[in-house]
Amino acid sequence: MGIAVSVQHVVKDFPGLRALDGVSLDIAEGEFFGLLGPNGAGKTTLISCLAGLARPTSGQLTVLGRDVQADYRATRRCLGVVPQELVFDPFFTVRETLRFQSGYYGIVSNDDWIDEILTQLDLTDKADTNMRRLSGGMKRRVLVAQALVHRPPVIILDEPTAGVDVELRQTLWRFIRRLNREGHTVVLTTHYLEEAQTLCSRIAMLKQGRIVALDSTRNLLARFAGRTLSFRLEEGGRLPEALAGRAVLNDGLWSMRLTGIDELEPILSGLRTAGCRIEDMQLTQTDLEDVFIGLMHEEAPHLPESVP
Ligand SMILES: Nc1ncnc2c1ncn2[C@@H]1O[C@H](COP(=O)(O)OP(=O)(O)OP(=O)(O)O)[C@@H](O)[C@H]1O
Repeated sequence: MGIAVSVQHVVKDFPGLRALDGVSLDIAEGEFFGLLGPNGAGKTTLISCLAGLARPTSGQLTVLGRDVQADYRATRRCLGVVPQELVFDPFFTVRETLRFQSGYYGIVSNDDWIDEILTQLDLTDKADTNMRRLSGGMKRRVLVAQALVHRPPVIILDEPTAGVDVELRQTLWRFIRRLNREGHTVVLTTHYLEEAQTLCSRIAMLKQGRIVALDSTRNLLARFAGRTLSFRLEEGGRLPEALAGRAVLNDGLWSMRLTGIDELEPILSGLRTAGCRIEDMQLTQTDLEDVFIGLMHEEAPHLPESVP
């Protein structure tokens, strides 16, 4: 497998702010890769540098072996970028928009593929509708369609499901998964961690412009493996001293991280002995959200460069 995307020591400065602080990562061809991080972490800046829309202050980015700066046109052809913002020419229909986009890549007769994309994204009955008459969710579908007209080997989606309904999310993921099975590399940023957990085989977590984790989804989950015990005590119940130190109270709900199930019984018996009665209780498995929260509260460790 070759390298689809390579980012080496990339720094991006804006006046008074370092948005990317030495980011290095490689994404293999055919991977479904997740780029996660809180608001302002630098995800969109990294995507803009990859798409050649922003020039890094230093460092190198390549797509399928080609330098993004030196070989701008060739790398743009390899990429299909679905941006976060909805920007369209309102005067054209959906089909016209997709035909123009094909023309931009020098593709003359693309109607079969355009029809296929429209079908896959449930847009067929909107093909002749003017862009300005579409709902926000429909416009987002067109944005995805636009990014795919030239069958790019590398697809980059910057929060494609922000604020869209469940139906579109499912339609979109069905299609993107199919393209990934067919060999397209997919890079996804999302705030929906369960989405990243289900779709991505490997994940980079960014914080303040630096990578704080870069590993397979499975390893990230294993690193924070364990369960969380949450419970609510009956009114007036006070947590015994021995347990209070390791529990967090949020809106009347106590939470404790357990490293193994054998920790459960001593906790319950501690509560019984202290005369606490449990009103409600839940035991949940670690998910990506726990990993994310855990990492965002940790100091950024120095990471070795990782190879996919
Ligand atoms: N053109 C710009 N000029 C100045 N600062 C910028 C510019 N673009 C982004 N920034 C800043 O760079 C930092 C990273 O922003 P970026 O949009 O890359 O974050 P993000 O991880 O994509 O966030 P979000 O999840 O909110 O989309 C932020 O502090 C942002 O304010």
